Amino acid sequence: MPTPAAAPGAVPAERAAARARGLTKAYGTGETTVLALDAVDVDIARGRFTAVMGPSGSGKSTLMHCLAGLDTVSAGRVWLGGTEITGLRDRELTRLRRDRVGFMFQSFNLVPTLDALENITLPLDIAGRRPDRDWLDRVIDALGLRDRLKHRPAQLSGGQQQRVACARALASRPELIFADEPTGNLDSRAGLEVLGFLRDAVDRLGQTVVMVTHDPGAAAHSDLVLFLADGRIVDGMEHPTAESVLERMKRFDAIRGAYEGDGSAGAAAAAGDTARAAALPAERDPATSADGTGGATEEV
Ligand SMILES: Nc1ncnc2c1ncn2[C@@H]1O[C@H](COP(=O)(O)OP(=O)(O)OP(=O)(O)O)[C@@H](O)[C@H]1O
Repeated sequence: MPTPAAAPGAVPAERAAARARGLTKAYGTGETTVLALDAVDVDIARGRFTAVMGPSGSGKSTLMHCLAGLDTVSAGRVWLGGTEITGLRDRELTRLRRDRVGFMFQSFNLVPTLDALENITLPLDIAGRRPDRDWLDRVIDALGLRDRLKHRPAQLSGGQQQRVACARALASRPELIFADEPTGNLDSRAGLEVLGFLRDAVDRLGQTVVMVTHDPGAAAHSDLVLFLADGRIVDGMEHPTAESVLERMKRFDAIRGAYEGDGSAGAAAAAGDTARAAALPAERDPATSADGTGGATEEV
């Protein structure tokens, strides 16, 4: 049983699809050190849709990368299911990721020379695994891709490409799907569709999804929103709505404004970011993020 002081969303270890204790990540050394994650304790409950939100630079992508074993940690421990991944060798980590984790990124990362079906089964092919045909059929039908399987990415709309990326993430029936701004490159309708599919993946297919987003409307599709600020999980919200998430995000903006002086360019930009995110649920311009990274993680 979680104690009152437990982290938001805390669950017993056996119900956690991923878990971290004291997770700390520092980039750089000496004066240029950035503490991206500051002793984070987090539990990702199995069979739930968890959203991770927070101001630009708060550590959302870093948290996702460390939980997924895409990045090393500076201190602390991380588990995927019952397996501790901190301390695993590269090869073991690669195999574990390949077998047990699905990924969706803002840029769809499809291979242009392969058709949709080949893209969907690519991770399985690389792993030398045979797809479970029944499962694959369910995923393809759930995502409405049946009549697009022979199309190459260039012959698909952005929304269809993201649906292919979603099917690829689901194809191996992973224990956990990590989605980093999966609607970031889509118009609002296509974005809503993808969020609906992620929701269905949890409700109908029993999957576990963790999604990093800037968009309160997107976070409203989740079961639990974890709020990050300055590398720490500072709050959690069950049964979120776009309005309640937006209100919570505004409080970050207010705090930031107080630190930087009311009416400062930083405060105005931060408030503008959130307001814009709420107004345009699925359209996020990477150029508007304060550090200019736009949460883009294509390089991983
Ligand atoms: N490879 C890196 N080298 C140095 N600093 C980094 C690196 N990656 C991230 N950081 C820094 O770590 C902090 C957290 O970054 P992170 O990308 O996790 O934040 P985020 O909340 O995902 O931001 P955004 O919403 O803008 O995508 C930021 O200060 C960022 O500049």
